[in-house]
Amino acid sequence: MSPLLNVTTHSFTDCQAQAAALAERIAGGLREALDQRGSAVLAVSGGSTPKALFDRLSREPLDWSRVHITLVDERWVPDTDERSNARLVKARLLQNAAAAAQFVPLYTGAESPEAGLAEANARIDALPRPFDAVVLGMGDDGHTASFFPGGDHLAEALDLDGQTRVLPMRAPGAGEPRITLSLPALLETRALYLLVTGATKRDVLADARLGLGAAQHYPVRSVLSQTRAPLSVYWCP
Ligand SMILES: O=C(O)[C@H](O)[C@@H](O)[C@H](O)[C@H](O)COP(=O)(O)O
Repeated sequence: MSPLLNVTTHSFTDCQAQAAALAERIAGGLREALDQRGSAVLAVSGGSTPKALFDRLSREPLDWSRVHITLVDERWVPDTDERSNARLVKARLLQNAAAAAQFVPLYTGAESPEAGLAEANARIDALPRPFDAVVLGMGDDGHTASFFPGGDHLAEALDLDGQTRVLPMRAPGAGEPRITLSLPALLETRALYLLVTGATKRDVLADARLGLGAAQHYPVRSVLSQTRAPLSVYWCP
């Protein structure tokens, strides 16, 4: 399949409908994994966009005790910090039925992502693969996961032949030091979703697809142009 033809877009008139549809689809994939393989792995992004999705997904009836939930990336802060993605997942996804899920955080308590890297890699390497669902977000600068423009490990993270599945990332637009799953690690999944909202991100995504001007350097292009995992884009106003 050629790049970009690997992308299906689902547009919704409101974001609650988007969250409900994606929650139902992810839950269906997790149930199938549990039926066929006895366990499932879901990797999610942080930020603000996934909150409505998490609220819906947390109520889906399935055997969450056999589901591993981990993060696509993390700000290198403890889960008591309001910037923590683990904090967001615990507050909004590990609730209701999904409270029984097995959460695998990326933050290890080490002084830096570089110091915690071996432990974080060990945690991710211990998970069944391929994952069953990966949920990405996107920033207005065209970053996804912690693939930020100008990131110190960006080239390594986007290397489809790279062997390291978790990498540190420091970048001008990233805020705190970050830790992120690499592109090949994120693409090793049965289902790949990109969740975006609003007109600005709609336009950023359109530019990224065209790859003209600055948009040719948007890191999200690496997800749009790959052919390893079919990508479903979910958009609402
Ligand atoms: O740690 C993070 O921030 C995320 O993993 C990141 O990749 C996020 O998906 C985008 O920055 C969009 O964030 P919003 O949903 O807040 O716009």
